[in-house]
This record gives sequence, C-alpha cells and structure tokens, in this order.
Amino acid sequence: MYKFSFIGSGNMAEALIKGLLQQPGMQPGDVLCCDTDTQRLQLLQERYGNLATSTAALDALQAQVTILSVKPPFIGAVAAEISQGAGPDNLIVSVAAGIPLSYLERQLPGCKIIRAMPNTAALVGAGVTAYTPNAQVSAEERQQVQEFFSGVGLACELPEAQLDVVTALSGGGPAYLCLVAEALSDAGVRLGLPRAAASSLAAQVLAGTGKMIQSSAEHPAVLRENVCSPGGTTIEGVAVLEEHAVRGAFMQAVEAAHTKAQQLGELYESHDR
Ligand SMILES: NC(=O)C1=CN([C@@H]2O[C@H](COP(=O)(O)OP(=O)(O)OC[C@H]3O[C@@H](n4cnc5c(N)ncnc54)[C@H](O)[C@@H]3O)[C@@H](O)[C@H]2O)C=CC1
Ligand SMILES: O=C(O)[C@@H]1CCC=N1
Repeated sequence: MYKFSFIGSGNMAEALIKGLLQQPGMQPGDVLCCDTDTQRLQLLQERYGNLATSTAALDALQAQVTILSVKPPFIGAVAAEISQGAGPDNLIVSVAAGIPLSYLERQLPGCKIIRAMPNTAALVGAGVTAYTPNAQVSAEERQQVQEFFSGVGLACELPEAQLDVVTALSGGGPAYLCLVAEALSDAGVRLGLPRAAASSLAAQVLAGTGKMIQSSAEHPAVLRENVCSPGGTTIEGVAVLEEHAVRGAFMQAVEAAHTKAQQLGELYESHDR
C-alpha cells in the first residue's frame, strides 16, 4: 500500500510530492504517480528518485490517500476510470479548481472525498491549503488530510462555499506575486542592475516581506508606513502605484478568478460527466 498516489502528475502534484518528500520518514517509494504522459513520469523519477509510476489511473487506488490532480476538464474521465474500483475504503482528495463535492460524489458514489485547494508554494513547504470533507470522511481521516497538507505548509478546513474564494486568492496567489517579482526585477534592470542581482533582490523582498507580515503584530499598512519616510523616496513610488490603482487591480484580479471558479462549478453542478 502506497501512502499517497496522484492521478495527474503535473505542476501541482509535483509541488505536493516535493514538499512531502522533505518530511521525515517519507521515501519516494511511498508515492505512486499516475499520468498518461510517460515522459512526465520519467522526468519525475529523474528529479525525485524511485517514485512508483503507472499510466493506469486505477492503480492509484492502492494508496491510503489518492489525490486527483488532473485539470478540471479531465476530472470526469478520470472519475469514470476509477469508479470501477473505488469504494468506501478509498480516501480521494480532489485539488481541481471549481469542481464541487456534489459532482465528485455523483461520479464516485460511497467514497470518502475531500475537495481541497492547495498552492504551488507546497514545493518549498510554504503552501497553503483549505479543504472540505464530505460526510463519509471520519474525524481520523480529516486529521490524516490535515497532516498531509500541513506537512507542506498551512492547512485548514473551511466550508465548501468558501473554496472558490480560496482558489482565487491563495490558489492563484503565487502567479500574482511572481508577476510582481518579475516586474520589480525588470525595473531594476531598466535602471541598470544586472539581471541576476535584480531578480535576487526582488525575490528576497517578497520572501522577507511575507515573513515580516506573518511574524509582526502590526497591520501591513503600518509596515508599509514604516518604509515611507516623510519626503523620502518610497512614498514617491507608492504614489505612482496608487495613481495606477494597483490595489483595485489586485482586488479585481481575485474577483475575476473567483468568477471563473464559480462558472466552472456551475458547469459541473448540472453535468453528469
Ligand atoms: N497549478 C496550480 O497552481 C494549481 C493547480 N490546482 C489544480 O490542480 C490540477 C492540476 O493542475 P496542474 O498541475 O497545474 O496541471 P498540469 O497540466 O501541470 O498537470 C496535469 C497532469 O495530468 C495529466 N493527465 C491528463 N489526463 C490524465 C488522465 N486521464 N490520467 C492521468 N493523468 C492525466 C497530464 O499529463 C498532466 O501531467 C487542476 O485541477 C488545477 O485546478 C490547484 C491549485 C493550484
Ligand atoms: O489557474 C487555475 O485554474 C489553478 C487553480 C488555482 C491555481 N491554478
């Protein structure tokens, strides 16, 4: 019996696998990766050692926890494939954006199912995941899933109605902040810094500010004020960001992602496959 299996071994699965393998006691052989793309499976073995692999999704049921990590349009096909073997003993965790528990329950009747939304920062053990279990999941299994996701960052159980917001905010969050890192690095290069120096300064600013916000008792607004010296340099930069309505842009970005997650969900509420 594997500890974990993944159906769909792409970017999100890799982030979880890499984070998991950094935990004490976890061996590559504890993880089974299933994917239709054999080159992808080979690449993962080159990167992470002796992971078990398969091209047959059904094999993934030979694990204590099976993670569905294909893109949303493939969830129906994968569920149909494993529904022949899946039953009350299987604990299935879907990380697919927008796909409601009710749809998964229709495709995998009787299974213990958890809808979860992690993010790719799991790769470095600094992810964040919110999840909702269905009624079949026991308290002990909830704990198992809490331990799984908290092994790769923060994890919390939330009502399913909030998962589309989580998808938009923290699921997609690394993309928004990578864009900020890129923009800061480009700005440094534009002003003459070598690319390597500009990129490493930008990355450290994001990492350091994240740590500061998390560890400080102060509101982020106060931490920002602490950087803006009266008549100084930073307030000039902040004024430009405000003129470009950057706060509004971030809020609209999260709202647009939320709308898309909801639209995906509506599609699957009414579809059978
Ligand atoms: N990438 C991200 O930041 C996040 C992604 N997610 C969710 O994770 C899921 C996967 O996303 P990514 O990893 O980004 O996609 P990806 O495209 O990198 O990986 C998906 C993998 O599934 C494989 N696949 C396709 N059909 C298959 C089948 N029938 N059986 C087995 N494998 C199959 C593909 O070959 C590919 O390797 C999506 O549902 C997405 O909503 C959730 C949170 C964050
Ligand atoms: O963009 C997406 O659909 C997925 C879900 C959250 C992050 N990536």
